Amino acid sequence: MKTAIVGASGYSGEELVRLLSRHPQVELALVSSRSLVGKPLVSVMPQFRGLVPADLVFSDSDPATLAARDDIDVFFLALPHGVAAEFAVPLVEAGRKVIDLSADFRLGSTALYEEFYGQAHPAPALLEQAAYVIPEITPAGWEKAPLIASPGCYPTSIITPLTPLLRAGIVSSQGIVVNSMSGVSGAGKKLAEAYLYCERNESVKAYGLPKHRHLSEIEEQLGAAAGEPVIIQFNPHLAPMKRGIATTITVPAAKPNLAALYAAWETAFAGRPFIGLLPSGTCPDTLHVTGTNRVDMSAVYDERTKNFIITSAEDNVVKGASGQAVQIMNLWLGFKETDGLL
Ligand SMILES: NC(=O)C1=CN([C@@H]2O[C@H](COP(=O)(O)OP(=O)(O)OC[C@H]3O[C@@H](n4cnc5c(N)ncnc54)[C@H](OP(=O)(O)O)[C@@H]3O)[C@@H](O)[C@H]2O)C=CC1
Ligand SMILES: CC(=O)N[C@@H](CCC(=O)OP(=O)(O)O)C(=O)O
Repeated sequence: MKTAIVGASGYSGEELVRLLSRHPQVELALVSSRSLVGKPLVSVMPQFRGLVPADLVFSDSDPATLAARDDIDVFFLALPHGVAAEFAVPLVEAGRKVIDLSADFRLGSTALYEEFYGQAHPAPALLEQAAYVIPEITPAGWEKAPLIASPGCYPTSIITPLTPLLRAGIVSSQGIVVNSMSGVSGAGKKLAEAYLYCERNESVKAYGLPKHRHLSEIEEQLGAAAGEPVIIQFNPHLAPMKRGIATTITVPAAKPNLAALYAAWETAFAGRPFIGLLPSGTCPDTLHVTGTNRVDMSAVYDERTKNFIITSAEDNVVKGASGQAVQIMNLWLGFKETDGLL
């Protein structure tokens, strides 16, 4: 089974190289990048010497040329939103399986995309055929879709713990407040003053208030879980670390019973290899999930405020992006869920 990474020079593309080069079932057959075209992968990313063929060279990113590669079964798109759709359309038309890491196919309507991403949806017909998949949450049936939208980094850390609790009626669907802190790699590999070492080291700040674009995806998914519209307060922060997301969710209890909350998680996540349920009072730590495909979570109940406080941690580039995309591929193609991820 051959795979390709489109946009392999970026942070999530490079992480896909790491995961796919060690994967027991697939071969990494193509990596593309406009800026690195013609260069051997190992000359730019020497950490992969011996793991990928020495003659694997970055190819140009031309959608039509890539779509003509009928020897490749699965294409991972690690491209900016808007651009990803330009590749997805010809690839799906050519019958390739596509896993898109961008936001282009995550939302249920073009209107929502336009509202949050500030541009008309680039491929409305394909949006209708796409499936949004968090493997631990999404009901079976998604496997029939020709294109899978891999979720956003913040949304994974929020939707994963909350969905089973909303479905079980343990937490209220109203009055949810979420604070998240992200490592700087979440912003992608861009040259911008805001992301320079001297600007970010030893400093934390909120940004994107009050309407970060991930709200679209989070509220849509939580609304489906709750069976009614959900509006949350989402406060993202940039933290001085390369990777990791730490999320704290404050949510009014519908059933103020911590044991029932943990029971709902245990039922929903039984047998799932990438969920870490920590005991109440032990808050997840980004350092403990760095490089893993896990999302760790725990909860406490506050008698004073009648809120549950749920905390989660993940690696934004792994469970929040490339690891989750490989997990999706594994399930889609009938491999072991953990292949290449442990
Ligand atoms: N970083 C993260 O934590 C997460 C990222 N995502 C999403 O994944 C996608 C990739 O993110 P990330 O890896 O961080 O981004 P980067 O900015 O690090 O990388 C973007 C990649 O896209 C390529 N690219 C950029 N513009 C174009 C274009 N016009 N045509 C073709 N290729 C292009 C770049 O390569 P080159 O310029 O060499 O062609 C590069 O390989 C984004 O949609 C992002 O939102 C999702 C979850 C988490
Ligand atoms: C730290 C940081 O900047 N994080 C990014 C994460 C969003 C992202 O990757 O966005 P899409 O996947 O929705 O395109 C941000 O806040 O925009």
